[in-house]
Amino acid sequence: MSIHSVKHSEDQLLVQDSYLLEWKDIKYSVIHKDKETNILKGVSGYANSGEILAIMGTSGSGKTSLLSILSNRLFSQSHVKVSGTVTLNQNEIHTFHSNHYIKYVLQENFLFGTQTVRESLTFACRLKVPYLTKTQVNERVDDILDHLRLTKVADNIIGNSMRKGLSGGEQKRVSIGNELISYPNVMILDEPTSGLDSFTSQHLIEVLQAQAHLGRTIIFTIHQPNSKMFSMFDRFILMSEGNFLYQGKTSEVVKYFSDIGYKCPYEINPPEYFMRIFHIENRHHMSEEEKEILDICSYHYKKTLKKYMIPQTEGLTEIDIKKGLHTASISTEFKVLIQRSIINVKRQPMLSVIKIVQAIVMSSLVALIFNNLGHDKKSIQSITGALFFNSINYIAFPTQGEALTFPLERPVFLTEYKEDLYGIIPYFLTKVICEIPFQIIFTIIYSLVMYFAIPYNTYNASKFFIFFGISLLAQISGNALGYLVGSLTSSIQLAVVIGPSMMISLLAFGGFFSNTNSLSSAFYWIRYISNYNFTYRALIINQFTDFDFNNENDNPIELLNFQGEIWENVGSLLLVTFGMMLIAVINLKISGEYHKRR
Ligand SMILES: Nc1ncnc2c1ncn2[C@@H]1O[C@H](COP(=O)(O)OP(=O)(O)OP(=O)(O)O)[C@@H](O)[C@H]1O
Repeated sequence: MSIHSVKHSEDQLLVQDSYLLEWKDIKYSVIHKDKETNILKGVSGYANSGEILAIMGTSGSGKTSLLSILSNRLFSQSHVKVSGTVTLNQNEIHTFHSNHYIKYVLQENFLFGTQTVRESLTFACRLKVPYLTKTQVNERVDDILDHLRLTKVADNIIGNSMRKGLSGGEQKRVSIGNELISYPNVMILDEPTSGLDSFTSQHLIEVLQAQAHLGRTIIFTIHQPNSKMFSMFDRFILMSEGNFLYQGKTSEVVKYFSDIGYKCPYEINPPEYFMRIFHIENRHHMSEEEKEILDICSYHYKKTLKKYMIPQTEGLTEIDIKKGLHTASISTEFKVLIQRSIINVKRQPMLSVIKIVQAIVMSSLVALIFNNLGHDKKSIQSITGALFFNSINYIAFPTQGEALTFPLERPVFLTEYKEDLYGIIPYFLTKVICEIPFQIIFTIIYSLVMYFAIPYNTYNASKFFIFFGISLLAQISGNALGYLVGSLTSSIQLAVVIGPSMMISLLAFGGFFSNTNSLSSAFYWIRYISNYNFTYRALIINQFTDFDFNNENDNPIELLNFQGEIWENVGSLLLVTFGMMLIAVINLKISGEYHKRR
């Protein structure tokens, strides 16, 4: 299809330049226990501007692997070997910022479920095309909404497992829109129609065809297109067992296979026919007939088809290999991420209500269990218990909350990080900062309901404010522990195991259950990393200095062996909190970088 046939020639999404994505002799193998399995066996091909190239093949034939290599997302590592060359307009894609030109849309939609379609596109636009003004961003978002036929649902919530939102087809178009927003020249999509019904799939292919007609190169994998969809592909590749069996015009594929002895019956949809004859259940146990079919087709592909695969290399646009990525400034990243977090909180009011109710219930419970305590021995014992109970409340709830929610957010983070949308530090700090208002509200409720009911030390006002400060810091440390657990685990199931195990270990050395001097020396070091320990110590010292004991021998500071000053324990709590956050950031960085190379 010629670019000149585009309806709106003034269209901003129109690609004026000519791009050729070409790959030569791509081999990909996986090494497992010293055994090397060849996934791609030296495939070559190309995709032109203004065309749809559809790749079809049996399951496990290597389609996704090929797309990952074409989009510069799969490299040689210790357990995988990749060789061959991929070029865009004759420049190797490793040698310049190719993701400036080539965008990849994953099979799954990793979208932030509480955003609307418009907000999601605006978020992507502000980070991917940071030089645009606010008006230009809005115009571009409207443009994409229009092109992807999403205008009607522009202000609808995307939705997630907790809240129903867009349909599968609409979500897929939002994922495409998030990539299209930077007006790439090449778009590679892994099974964009997966999970969609035939009508929705066709609608999606029409949307992609419109992009191809604007001059974009569109490459995707697909399983079983219907005949209407099949006729919309300009070029077609058929794969089996890591080899190509056909590459060429879609309009010629039926004749080609007919000529070599595989005539597609009139009443059968060609893609269905190809999948039937090339369907191999088990690569290691092919029947003689299956082997023969593959051998014949491979022979004809290499001898006849392959030699006609000569891409047109004249008139290609020169790639500016010095051109860097348009990355947003750190301040823009912060701004955009904080705005998204605020929207996220606003759209889930029940979560905020639950947190506040939790604070009221837990503080009332403590106030009811331990109230009107005096200064005698029994009361002092109860106060030490109440303070430990406070430490647990302050730390355990945020830990559990973050450890369970972070794995849910993790896939979106990994996908956005892979796209270089933002750095780890703005992402992480945004999470920490956006939790602080809740922690302040929680601490105010908790302290006001409970402090004077017990009552804790009322020697002077500073006691209350020190208690407040320690409580707030303890909650931040609880969150830090939650981030640490969440950064270590990729699933809620794992978080449920790791989180409590870590919490219990730190709690055991919290200083309440046993005098720390009497604990087993092999695990003694745990008290130096226990946020419970430093919180409890600081709270006890604050409570029982300047306390009017009936009997000086009842002083828990002596009994629990809690020497030192408050500030020393608060300082240690700060250090431990910072250390946990640092480990979480390092874990995230490692996971993010690993994910980038997959
Ligand atoms: N990093 C890897 N480690 C182990 N095996 C791998 C790796 N990458 C790919 N494979 C294997 O290579 C084969 C091809 O995988 P790929 O995902 O490319 O196939 P596909 O054609 O996209 O399959 P499907 O249509 O089922 O998604 C599969 O058997 C897969 O298990």
